[in-house]
Amino acid sequence: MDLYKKYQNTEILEIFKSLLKSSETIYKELKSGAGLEFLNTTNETDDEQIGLDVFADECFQENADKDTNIKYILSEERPDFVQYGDGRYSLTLDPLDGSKSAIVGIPSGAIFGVFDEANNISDFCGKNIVSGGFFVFGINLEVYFAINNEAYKGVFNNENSSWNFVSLDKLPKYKMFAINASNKIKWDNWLQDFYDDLMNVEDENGKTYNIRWYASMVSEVKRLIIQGGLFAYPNDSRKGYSNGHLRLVYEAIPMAYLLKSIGGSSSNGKKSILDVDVIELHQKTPVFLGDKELIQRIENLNK
Ligand SMILES: O=P(O)(O)OC[C@H]1O[C@](O)(COP(=O)(O)O)[C@@H](O)[C@@H]1O
Ligand SMILES: [Mg+2]
Repeated sequence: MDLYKKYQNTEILEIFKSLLKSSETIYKELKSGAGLEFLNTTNETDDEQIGLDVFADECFQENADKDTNIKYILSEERPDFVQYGDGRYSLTLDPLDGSKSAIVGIPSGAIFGVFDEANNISDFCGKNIVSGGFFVFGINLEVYFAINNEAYKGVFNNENSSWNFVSLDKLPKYKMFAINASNKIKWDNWLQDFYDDLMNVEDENGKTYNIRWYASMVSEVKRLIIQGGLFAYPNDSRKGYSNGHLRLVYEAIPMAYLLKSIGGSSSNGKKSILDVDVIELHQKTPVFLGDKELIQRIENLNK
């Protein structure tokens, strides 16, 4: 598919091309084995940083500033947002998602969102997102994303340094559940019951749900897109986890937007992630992504 032709002369395409360029540089750096050591620094939400977190953040920001007329760039790794240009679009970034898993060789990646006419923090919400998705730095360099509610996958071809894009299929149905079940006794009761149900109640073929957890949201959501099921990072009773761990603007909203565009759904446990009010830049939220019926069941149970 000729994605460049389809979106030719659009600002969104310019932004997307700058993201592609950055991803190629970051992937190369990761493959060289560089940046996989802890730095003794933390970001705004107190996550320990590795060298590649900082490298990725700088790379995305430099290219977006140089190659586009982007208005604001918001990053999980930075305290504030800075005005770069005066275009109509702004960019949000989780420059390196799954960094701690990258250290042990699990595919990491980057999550991005493009927002239209966003001028205040509250404008970086589900209503204003026009493109969102994620890169995966795995065996190949890949991107899964949606523009104007149409979803695509791109794979980078190393031989000729070019990207090949195809449309994404609708979310398949499969009994797979990605959740860090080591926190189970700290979850709300309704979630513990829901989990037990998925694990123990057999369908007519004797099948129950299967668990996956890579501790890398991009890998988890890639699996979700290919195989179906559910991804969850809920709130729990650990100190600092009353709203889970994932960030609303940098991680949850772009993923929710992409899932919706392939027929899936999202929730914070009560309502769609795309309807949650954005109050703070680094706001956290419980996240449930995937099959529409499962998301509906979650919202019904969590009353
Ligand atoms: O170690 P935990 O608590 O299971 O958390 C893993 C989650 O944290 C994340 O790594 C997000 O944090 P980063 O953006 O700092 O990498 C997700 O990719 C993953 O789903
Ligand atoms: Mg992340």
